Amino acid sequence: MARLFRGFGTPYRPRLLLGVGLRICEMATDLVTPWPIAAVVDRVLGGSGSANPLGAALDAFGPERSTMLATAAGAVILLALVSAAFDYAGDRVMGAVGERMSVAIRRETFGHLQRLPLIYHDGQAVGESTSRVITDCGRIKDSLVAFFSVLFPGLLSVAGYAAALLFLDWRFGLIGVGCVPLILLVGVRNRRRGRRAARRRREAEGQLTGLVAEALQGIRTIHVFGRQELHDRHFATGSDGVLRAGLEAADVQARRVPLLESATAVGTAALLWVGGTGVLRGWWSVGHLVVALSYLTGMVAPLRALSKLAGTFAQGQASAERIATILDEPCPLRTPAAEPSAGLPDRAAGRIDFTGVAMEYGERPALRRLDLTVGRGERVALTGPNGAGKSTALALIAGLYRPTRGAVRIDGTTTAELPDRWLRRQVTAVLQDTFLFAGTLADNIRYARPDASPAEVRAAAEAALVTDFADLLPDGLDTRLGDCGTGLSGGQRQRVGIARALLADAPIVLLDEPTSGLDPETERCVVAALGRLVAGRTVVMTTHRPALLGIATRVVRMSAGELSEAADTGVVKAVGAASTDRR
Ligand SMILES: Nc1ncnc2c1ncn2[C@@H]1O[C@H](COP(=O)(O)OP(=O)(O)OP(=O)(O)O)[C@@H](O)[C@H]1O
Repeated sequence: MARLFRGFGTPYRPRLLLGVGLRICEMATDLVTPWPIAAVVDRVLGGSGSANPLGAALDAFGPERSTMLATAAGAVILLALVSAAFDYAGDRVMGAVGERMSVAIRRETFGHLQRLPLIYHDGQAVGESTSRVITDCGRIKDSLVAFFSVLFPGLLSVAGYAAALLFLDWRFGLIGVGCVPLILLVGVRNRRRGRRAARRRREAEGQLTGLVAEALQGIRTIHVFGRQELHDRHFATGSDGVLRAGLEAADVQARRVPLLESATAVGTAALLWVGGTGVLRGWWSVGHLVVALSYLTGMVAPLRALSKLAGTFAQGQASAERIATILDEPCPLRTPAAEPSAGLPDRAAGRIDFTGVAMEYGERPALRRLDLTVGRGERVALTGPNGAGKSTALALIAGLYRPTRGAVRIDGTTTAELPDRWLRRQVTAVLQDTFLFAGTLADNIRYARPDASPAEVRAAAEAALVTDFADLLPDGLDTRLGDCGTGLSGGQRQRVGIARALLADAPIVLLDEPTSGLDPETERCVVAALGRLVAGRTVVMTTHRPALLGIATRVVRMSAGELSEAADTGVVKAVGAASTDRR
């Protein structure tokens, strides 16, 4: 938490100083507030003229008791208004710093998260990551706002009132200062337990969000199989975890308040006893005792408020730990070396070499040893059984994963050495399921190149045969799609994906089963669109569909993570040591 404060708080230092200044002004006003009451008690009701810092001011309108009473009442109102104004301004400044810092933390977390390598995301549930960005950052925000609006002013008040009590009389001061460790002890005693409960609660909540996200992503499957009750049960188990942790946190919180009340009562009783004795012995006036009691109340009030916020801080701490696990993940895209592309041509020639490539997802081998060369302008189809490693080979060309052994080279340079931005401009892909975002059809095509003109978007849409169906819609390419691009058929989505890839205009095109699941008529249409995409580019595709194999110039069969000796679909193989064939 302290690390997040330091890192994200630096830009707000001037505002924080302003906030501190406003809080000190408020504190000073609050310290003066009990003195008009003391004047009424001593001078108006008691008739004595004990020392009072506001004495001269209260006498200004006349020495009569009724006038002094009215002046004191007016002074109380005035001081309350001034204190409220400083309180408002201080809250605005400090609260705003908390809000701004939490927005910066959330933006940084989201930005970092979406740049983390795919291997990280493979091991994370989408709902769990969502929960960190939304809920954990929200909890950190609550803590930051509470820190700046309650904790900091509270501590300032404690220090201010304790100093004022000491100044008033050392005996009052000792009683006041003696209360602080007593009250803090109550907070510290339960701190560790509170933190542990908060940590468990956040983990349980994160898992619950993961369950909801997974169920909603698979809602069609749930409906098809009618398995709502199964997911109800999973959810109930997850909810029980949240409940258990929540009950523990509530118990920790509930214990704090009575202990705190007792500590406060001890302090007040001591002050009353010592103060009353002092008044009876003539050490000080009743007005002074009133002021001292008012200072003591002012001193313990923020401590009580703070102890009630202990739960908020414990949750903020637990959330900060969860956010730190994201921010601490090394992100290759953010290393300076990832950016410059000096010395590289604007457009790659398009030759691809796999040399002794092995790839493991964690412990699981996906590629054992792949040696393959794809020449510039070649169109190679990878075929083979499920799990042979075809999609993994494509992902390595795109630089989405790093090989565990060996190297993938583009025009002779390994993908590990190529700057990510440069690589993105050289490689584009059409996947089995084209993911579309909420927005218009045109927005989704332009996703490949945000600076493309409307004419370029239209040209790509025409070449990919998107206009065949889009022009029949009332808004054409400006037709809005729902969340995740709902509203299009499978074939239509693939054609939008092809238009996107056309607009990207990369020299290397990857096709990962782009026609699987399409009916023959739709497939013909998508293959026709793909024919325009692949022209003049280096293409590596995975497919079993004869229609798509028809646009390949070479077919390579893979099995168990390496090239296989067997020929596929009658197409022959060879190319050096690799078992491949030219058509
Ligand atoms: N993200 C991943 N995390 C863990 N293992 C993975 C991941 N992706 C693939 N694998 C594993 O790697 C192996 C190769 O998978 P890959 O998807 O490359 O095969 P494929 O030949 O494309 O299969 P298919 O024809 O079924 O698409 C499989 O055993 C698979 O379980």
